[in-house]
Amino acid sequence: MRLDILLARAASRLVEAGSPSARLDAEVLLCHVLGVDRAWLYTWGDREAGGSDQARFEALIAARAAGQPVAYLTGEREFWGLSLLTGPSTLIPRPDTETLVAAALSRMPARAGRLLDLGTGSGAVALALASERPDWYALGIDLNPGAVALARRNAERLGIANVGFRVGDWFAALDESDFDVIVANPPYLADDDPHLELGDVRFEPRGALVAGDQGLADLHHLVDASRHRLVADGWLLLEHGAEQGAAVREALCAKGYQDVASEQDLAGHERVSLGRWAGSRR
Ligand SMILES: C[S@@+](CC[C@H](N)C(=O)[O-])C[C@H]1O[C@@H](n2cnc3c(N)ncnc32)[C@H](O)[C@@H]1O
Repeated sequence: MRLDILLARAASRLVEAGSPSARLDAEVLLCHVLGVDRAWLYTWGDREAGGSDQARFEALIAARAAGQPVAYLTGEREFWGLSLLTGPSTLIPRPDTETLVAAALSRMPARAGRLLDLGTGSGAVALALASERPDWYALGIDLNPGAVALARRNAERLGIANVGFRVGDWFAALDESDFDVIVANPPYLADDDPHLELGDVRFEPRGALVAGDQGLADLHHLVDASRHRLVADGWLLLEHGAEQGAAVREALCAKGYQDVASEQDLAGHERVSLGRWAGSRR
């Protein structure tokens, strides 16, 4: 069958299945099967698909129609211009999290330093920052050994050497050293959050998404414990839900952080809150 016809049929099947981005999903999956980019597909749509390519593509469309995330089907997702391996042990990196990367970059001093990425998942944030600042060292920590294995593969595949990954429960796996910047995109959904039943989120690990105390438990813990791991004038930056900015700012102020503020994502939601640890009153 011609590629453009195959694509149109697949897109309409995904529309029927309720996919919000049916045409794009079909294009991404066909590109994945053929090993080409979307520009190639637009140029050569009148070519015939090989029998085995067509069968593979149709199997992926069936999985997508059943709700499987495109990033798990292709095994890849782009984040901060980096192509990252993804898998069911990790959260799929989100564009919103680029707000955290941009906010951290603008606060990393010009001199070399050390960065800690807590709950690193696929390594997205640590790798983005390490790629931008080769003079810094970034350490990513995650409780999930599958996530840490994937983050290590991502670093190797991208050739990013100024980064390391470790399995651990937040700060428990660390030695005594301090960090100039700590970033985290921790679990922040309440366990009854309706988003857990929608779209890709249904397939992502609950341990990456859900925290107690209406989603604030891990955020509160990181605000408190990071004080013991930051150098004087070091920064803590936390991603959180669109409605959690005020609560995170309040927690940062209550624990004695300075210059507390929030930054918005592209949709205009408060997405990252941050504070500077002046180095006293632990
Ligand atoms: C929202 S995901 C963020 C993943 C990645 N940083 C990103 O932005 O794409 C949260 C991550 O925190 C990890 N996590 C949850 N509890 C943890 C804990 N107690 N210690 C370390 N990591 C934890 C999860 O395994 C998950 O990878």
